Amino acid sequence: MKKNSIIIEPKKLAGKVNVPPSKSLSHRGIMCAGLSEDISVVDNLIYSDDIVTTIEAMKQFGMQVLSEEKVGERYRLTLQNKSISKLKEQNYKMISEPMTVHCSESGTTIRFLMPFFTLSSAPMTFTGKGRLGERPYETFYKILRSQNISYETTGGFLPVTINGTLRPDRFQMAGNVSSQFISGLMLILPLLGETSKIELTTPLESKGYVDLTLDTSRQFGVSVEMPDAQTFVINGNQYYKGTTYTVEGDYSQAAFWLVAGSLGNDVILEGMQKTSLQGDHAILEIVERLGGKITWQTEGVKSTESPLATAVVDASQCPDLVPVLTVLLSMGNGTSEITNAGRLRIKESDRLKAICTELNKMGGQVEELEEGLKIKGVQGFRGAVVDSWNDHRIAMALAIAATRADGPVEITGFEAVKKSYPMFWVDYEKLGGVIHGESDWRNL
Ligand SMILES: O=C(O)C1=C[C@@H](OP(=O)(O)O)[C@@H](O)[C@H](O)C1
Ligand SMILES: C=C(OP(=O)(O)O)C(=O)O
Repeated sequence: MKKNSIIIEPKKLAGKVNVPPSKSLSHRGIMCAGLSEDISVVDNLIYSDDIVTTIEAMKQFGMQVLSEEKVGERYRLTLQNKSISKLKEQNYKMISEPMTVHCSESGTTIRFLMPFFTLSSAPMTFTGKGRLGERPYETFYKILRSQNISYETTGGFLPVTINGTLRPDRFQMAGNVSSQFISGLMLILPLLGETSKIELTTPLESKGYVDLTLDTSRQFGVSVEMPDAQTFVINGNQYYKGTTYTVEGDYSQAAFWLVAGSLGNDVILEGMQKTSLQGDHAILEIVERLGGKITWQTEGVKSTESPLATAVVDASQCPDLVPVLTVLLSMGNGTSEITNAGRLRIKESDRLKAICTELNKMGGQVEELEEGLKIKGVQGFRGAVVDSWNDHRIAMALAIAATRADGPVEITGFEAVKKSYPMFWVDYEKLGGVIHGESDWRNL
């Protein structure tokens, strides 16, 4: 057994799990609070690597953490950014000293915050780890070039140093590369002195994430107009008002446990809202479309085992579901397909290649297509040694598949779950999962 691996024994799970707060909404709540000169409270946070990365970066941007309270396993932060009040008199230059912003492996942090930190009169350097250095930034660089803002990289994509000040503008950007650039601009532009427009040159994918950005900033008193589906009008001179923002449960994480339910595990999910703007809420509809059964009880939501049919699932609006959907569709009674999933290749791993390779080691019958996957149903999985590709969603998807394996599943790179769900293995054990190995999976 390798040092950085765990072994999962074949075993059905049963019990209740308190689903972590939405990572996407946590990022947004912290950022909006950190754009406000008022005091705000952001409640129901967990300290996953990505969220810690955003908190630290926002502190560099001037956000103060006035207090931190631990409520059970969750954190409540009281936040403020007094320097926002000086933005106008400083001619929209927040920062005057060179800085390096460490974005770790978080695409959301780097892509949202690049526009924030471009309100500066000094060079701003962005670094990252793992695959962050290979993920695309061209959508934002194009904007920098159009505003004559210089940027420089030493070879690869990161680190990059940006030198110049972002101005209100008519921004033309692709809607199908990453919605994160659109969201980042949408959050910062209301603080500038004039109206801006974002015009999408291609249809918007991951639209649910832009809706989350609009909804969160609206809760902080900021408005964005949408005259049509391709255009956002963002008035300047707006003001983020202080508020109390409680992060709702994460449908991207809930999806792992809901799929576990459809695979015959008896899991009740606590902490989920029945209606949600999260794009990955689509998991409920997908499970039902396959013939699965979802029930809302007073204790929480539950998905129960039933014979599963096949489906064609368009992933353009819910890319993060794909790894675990591949596990779900593998239990269908025929061939299913995931389409419009090309952007999966530019996440924490090439997720199409990663899930196809690893699930097939467990007896899956997954075929990699250029923009998606073809998945033949199988009766169950085999025990095997598999790898996370340093990708949290691959590690968690394989762990759910392990509940239907006929032998032990060894997962190397299991610690990748820290990025979004550090207590995933603890929850898995609480549900009766049997994990062993030399590594300390309980303290990530
Ligand atoms: O805005 C967000 O919170 C996110 C947007 C999505 O990225 P893309 O828009 O790049 O698909 C998603 O995959 C990511 O996990 C989180
Ligand atoms: C792609 C993800 O996150 P990010 O883009 O923020 O790194 C994810 O959580 O699956």
